[in-house]
Amino acid sequence: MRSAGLQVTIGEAMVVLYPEDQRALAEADRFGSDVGGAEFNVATSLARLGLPTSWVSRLGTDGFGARIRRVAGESGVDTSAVELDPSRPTGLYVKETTRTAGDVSTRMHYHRSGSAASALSSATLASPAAAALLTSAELVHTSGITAALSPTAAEAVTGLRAVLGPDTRLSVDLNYRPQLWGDGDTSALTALVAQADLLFLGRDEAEACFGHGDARRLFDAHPLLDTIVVKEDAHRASVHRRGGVEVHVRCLSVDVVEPIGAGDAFAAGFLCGLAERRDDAACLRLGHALAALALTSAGDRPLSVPDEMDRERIAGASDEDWASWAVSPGASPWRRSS
Ligand SMILES: Nc1ncnc2c1ncn2[C@@H]1O[C@H](COP(=O)(O)OP(=O)(O)O)[C@@H](O)[C@H]1O
Ligand SMILES: O=C(O)C(=O)C[C@H](O)[C@H](O)COP(=O)(O)O
Repeated sequence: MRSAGLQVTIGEAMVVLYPEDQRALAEADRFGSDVGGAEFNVATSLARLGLPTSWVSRLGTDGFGARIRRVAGESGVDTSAVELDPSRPTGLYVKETTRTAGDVSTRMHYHRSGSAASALSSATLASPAAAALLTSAELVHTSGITAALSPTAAEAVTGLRAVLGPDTRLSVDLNYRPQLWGDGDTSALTALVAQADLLFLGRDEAEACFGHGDARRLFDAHPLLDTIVVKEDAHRASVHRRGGVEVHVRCLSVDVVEPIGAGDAFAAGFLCGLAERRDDAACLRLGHALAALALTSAGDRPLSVPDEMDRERIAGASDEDWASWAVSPGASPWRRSS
């Protein structure tokens, strides 16, 4: 396998709290805790998959910020371009999961306004450490969440293309969070998408954000885009290439514990496949496999990631094997003991 180039992600990380036993917040006395944030989740998964990965962001000098830096380091993520801000706190969010017959859904409660990461700006991206990464990266990944953090963060990511190297690809996960777009003006999100080479979106969020999730219309409206990855629903995802080639791969059968983080894990699996120069179907399979590992964890990130041998099995799975694979907590069907 050809060695992968540098992957860089840009965005906020927060500490996450979630009630033990998935109780409603009003009933919860005990909480589990993790670290999350869309682009941080992607960075830690990419690094654990063995790709050289850096994360660009801002953290408070509080204990939460120290914890996030520790988790980044343990995962193998380079934080040399993370700014520390003694005057602002590190963000926090709380997850509230509801189970009804056959369905699991989670509400997010954010405590992040005024956070250190919300002060992310063009100056953050222009610091010598960040500029060196952004000009040499093979791929830079960010999401609509970063564009929604504040006016300065929006300005930074809507000018992103100008600070990347000439061969650096820009990957954007739409991650449309209506909660974060108070006045409903999503022009910064549109400006970010307009710079992307590669766009990840969920069919439902694209319909809410653009009024449709039609790849051909998105290619027409965004001339730089060459690839759109559509998470259709809980059953299927597809890759659309400009020019009309489409590849579809069904999701794995998964015993879902908690859904938050599945999209980020999916993006990491897909990007790992791209970095390893795999074909579109293999990239989608890797995305589904990482998503399955996030879905079977109560935290936002997969508890484990497939090693290179497992990735070969996932990428090369026969349709019959793929259709028969089921993932539940602690059980990864592609891992053989022999
Ligand atoms: N019920 C499910 N069963 C199996 N895989 C799922 C399920 N729900 C989500 N996934 C996986 O997670 C990926 C992301 O799902 P999605 O709900 O779109 O996430 P997000 O809203 O976090 O972006 C899907 O493309 C798929 O790989
Ligand atoms: O919402 C935010 O701002 C966050 O960054 C918190 C979460 O870590 C991501 O939202 C997870 O995203 P999904 O993988 O799409 O479920």
